[in-house]
Amino acid sequence: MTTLLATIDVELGARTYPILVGSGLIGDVSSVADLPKADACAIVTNDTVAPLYAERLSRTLAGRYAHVHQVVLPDGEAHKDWQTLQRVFDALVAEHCDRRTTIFALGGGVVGDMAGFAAACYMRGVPYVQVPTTLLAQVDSSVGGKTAINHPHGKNMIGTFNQPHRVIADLDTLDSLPRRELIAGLAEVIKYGVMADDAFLDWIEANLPALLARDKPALAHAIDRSCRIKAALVAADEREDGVRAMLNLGHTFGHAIEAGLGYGTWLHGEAVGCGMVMAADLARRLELIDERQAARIERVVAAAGLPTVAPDLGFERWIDLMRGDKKALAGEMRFVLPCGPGEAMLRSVAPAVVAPTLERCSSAAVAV
Ligand SMILES: NC(=O)c1ccc[n+]([C@@H]2O[C@H](COP(=O)([O-])OP(=O)(O)OC[C@H]3O[C@@H](n4cnc5c(N)ncnc54)[C@H](O)[C@@H]3O)[C@@H](O)[C@H]2O)c1
Ligand SMILES: O=C(O)C(=O)C[C@@H](O)[C@H](O)[C@H](O)COP(=O)(O)O
Ligand SMILES: [Zn+2]
Repeated sequence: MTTLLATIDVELGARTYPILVGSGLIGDVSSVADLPKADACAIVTNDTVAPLYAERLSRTLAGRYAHVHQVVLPDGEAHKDWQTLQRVFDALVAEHCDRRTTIFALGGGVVGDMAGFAAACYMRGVPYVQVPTTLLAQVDSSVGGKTAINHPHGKNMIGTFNQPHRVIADLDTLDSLPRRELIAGLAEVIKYGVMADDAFLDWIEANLPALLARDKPALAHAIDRSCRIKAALVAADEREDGVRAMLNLGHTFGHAIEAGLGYGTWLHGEAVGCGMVMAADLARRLELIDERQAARIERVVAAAGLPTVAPDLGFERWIDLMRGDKKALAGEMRFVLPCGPGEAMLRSVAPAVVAPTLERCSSAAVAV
């Protein structure tokens, strides 16, 4: 049975698109009925998600497209690279996909970021639809049009802004998600509370047991509120010239952890969770927030089951990686820091100022 719980528009003028949130959506042809007309589509997915959901989506798409192709990539953050992207192009060319072929990104954020990037490049651009199957992808990565692959020295270094035609977030797919991945998704949910909505952070803290137990109404509310916050920021600042940067709370530290340990060692959400604790510590030292607020952020991150102490990358390596972050300007590191309940700001910080936070929040004893 299909239940459409919410439709949230990302308002971008002629490129406005809906985020559909509900149950049974990938098995229902009405989810895709009014997409641009085309003869063919291609599901881009990975070898974990394909056996779970590709056939169901394929059958649905067969009601709309004469040809439904599948491109199955190797799973993992370590494969968010040129070589794997090339496999998408090779498959599209081999299947004679034309300029109208619509790509369906079926999977988590890794598949979504790569398929969206491929859609921007193939024949200089084909339409694509995000079909996110992780909590993290449903609350964050499928929305807003950031697409990319990683560079060994920096996350998401090579990519485009390319908005999807639609996001189809089917809650049922979360039933099969490993618990570690569910927890990683909660990091980005907590992020929205910290940087944009203090009442939502209260709600998250109170509802963590329900979210961890995959209670559907709780998950639906978390996805709905997260997507509404993100959609508003993207509509206001699509290409991150201003307020959109607040979505990067915890990410300067987090991306350094991911690249520093090697992609896939820590999950993106784990690194962001720990990165938010580090951002809170730095903000407290800079007197942007008080002790109580910093402790509250750490408490919620810990209660979700996310790490709060980072591995010790070594001071020089931390600084080198964080200077390479996309927000850095003229070699100056910039961090998104909490600066009040439900508020955040972008701040340049010198290496000597961040040193005590690295000292307090990282440890050689952290298992990787
Ligand atoms: N574009 C953006 O705005 C944006 C935002 C946040 C994160 N990201 C990117 O997203 C990526 C992280 O995304 P993620 O956390 O979804 O990781 P992921 O894509 O690696 O998926 C996590 C794991 O869960 C598996 N999986 C996916 N759906 C499943 C399901 N329903 N059942 C069982 N297993 C399933 C995947 O195969 C994978 O092993 C990172 O690369 C990050 O940089 C992008
Ligand atoms: O959509 C955004 O804007 C975000 O910053 C969302 C982040 O959660 C996400 O991890 C994004 O991919 C990070 O962007 P980047 O520009 O720092 O690579
Ligand atoms: Zn993120």
